[in-house]
Amino acid sequence: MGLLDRNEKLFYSVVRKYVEQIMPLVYTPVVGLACQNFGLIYRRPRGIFITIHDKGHVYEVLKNWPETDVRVIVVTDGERILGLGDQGACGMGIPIGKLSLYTALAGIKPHQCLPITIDVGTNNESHLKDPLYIGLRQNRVRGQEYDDLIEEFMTAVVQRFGQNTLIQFEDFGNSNAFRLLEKYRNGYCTFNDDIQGTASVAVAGLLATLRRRRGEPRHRSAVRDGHGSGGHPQEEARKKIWMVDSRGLIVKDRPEGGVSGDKVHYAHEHEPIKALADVVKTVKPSILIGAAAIGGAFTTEILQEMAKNNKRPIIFALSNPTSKAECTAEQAYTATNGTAIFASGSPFDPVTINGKTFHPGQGNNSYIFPGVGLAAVCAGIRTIGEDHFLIAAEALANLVNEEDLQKGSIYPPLSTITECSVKIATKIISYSYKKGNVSVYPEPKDKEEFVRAQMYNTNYQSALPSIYSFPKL
Ligand SMILES: O=C([O-])CC(=O)C(=O)O
Ligand SMILES: [Mg+2]
Repeated sequence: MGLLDRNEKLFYSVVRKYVEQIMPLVYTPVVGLACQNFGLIYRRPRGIFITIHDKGHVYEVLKNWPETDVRVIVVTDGERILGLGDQGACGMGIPIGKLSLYTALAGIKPHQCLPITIDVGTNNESHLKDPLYIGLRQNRVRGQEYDDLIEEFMTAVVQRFGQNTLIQFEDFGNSNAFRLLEKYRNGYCTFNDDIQGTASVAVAGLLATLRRRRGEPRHRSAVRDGHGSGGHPQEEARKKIWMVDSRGLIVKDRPEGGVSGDKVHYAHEHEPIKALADVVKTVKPSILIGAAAIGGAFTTEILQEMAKNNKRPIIFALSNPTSKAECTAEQAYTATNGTAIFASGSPFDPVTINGKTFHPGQGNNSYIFPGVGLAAVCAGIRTIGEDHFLIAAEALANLVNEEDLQKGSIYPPLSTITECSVKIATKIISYSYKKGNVSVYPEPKDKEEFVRAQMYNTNYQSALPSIYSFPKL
């Protein structure tokens, strides 16, 4: 961050050039640690903090931001920072990290990015007691007062920066995240990265996996083919998905606590089962996806059971940071004797068993949101829907080549992630022009060239004296 303060362009140039080495620092897992210690390591302000006491003045607060051409906002209220829970105002590390990736991985210009934290208090006792805590020392405000603040924020953003400003919701608590997405998705250019971005990267991984398991041609899209074609009506598809939450398997008439929200669509006629290991034994799934931030939830017993029931068990340990991963890459490959197709939200090093080296893919929404945002900014997309995330997933899956699959990875290499963003953005833009859901006209002929022309250029190496030449890390 010191380098970013001193020389912005060099910072982004370094991140882009050394994505694999630097991404774990500005992003998961180190960003999680940075949030937990944010008060201690805080040097210079970055982004805007809006507190519950700013109610009635949110527009004025936004007016204080010196840049007028803001195109992407990442906003958090700090309630669910990665899998680390409530970090209050210290959650600011996340919008800062996400927006660094927007610039490094999708070429959104730094001055067009604005990190925002909405501080309504925290229920994290250790932060509240910490003399270095940077946020409001009070418990979280909820209910009408909270909703009013968010509503005022959304309106103020549009008033200040325009209707096309992308507002990305990040790391809100579950109940607010789903509610706010429903409330704003059709009226604003907005999406929830944890719900939609993460789903998209998981779908991309599954599409690539299908190719690997069945040797199908590259362009086949299982999810899309099922859509509306009558092959797999939604009900049939839902029956194949079994979900487990903190109270166990999601079943109809569950005695303990029932089933809330969207989970009802996945409630099966089945007797309740409490433990995940028993669910895996009974249901015998071919794919196991973890996204509940319970580190180590995929035990050796569970992984072995997956291997017993499947030639190629698919294991996604998506929770972040590394300490919250459901299992490590090594555990997944070891317990399944190298048969697992494994991906994780946070990075893991390659693993060698019996002389064979496996390269786990990073199933993280960072493969998706930069490209989606780039499309939104370039074409002035009005609203962002599930269709955009499905297109992003398909585009990403199609970028996985045979070599990646052979190495055990179901995502393209991190070193190509900027190219992935360009391809995803191009696909989304083409689709959006067809739907007329854009505000930039005339329609560009060559969409990819149109995207590339708008991207921030970090390549000033030729103008640099040789002391700036990049060493091999
Ligand atoms: O930040 C990440 O690495 C992915 C993400 O959105 C989360 O875990 O909340
Ligand atoms: Mg997140």
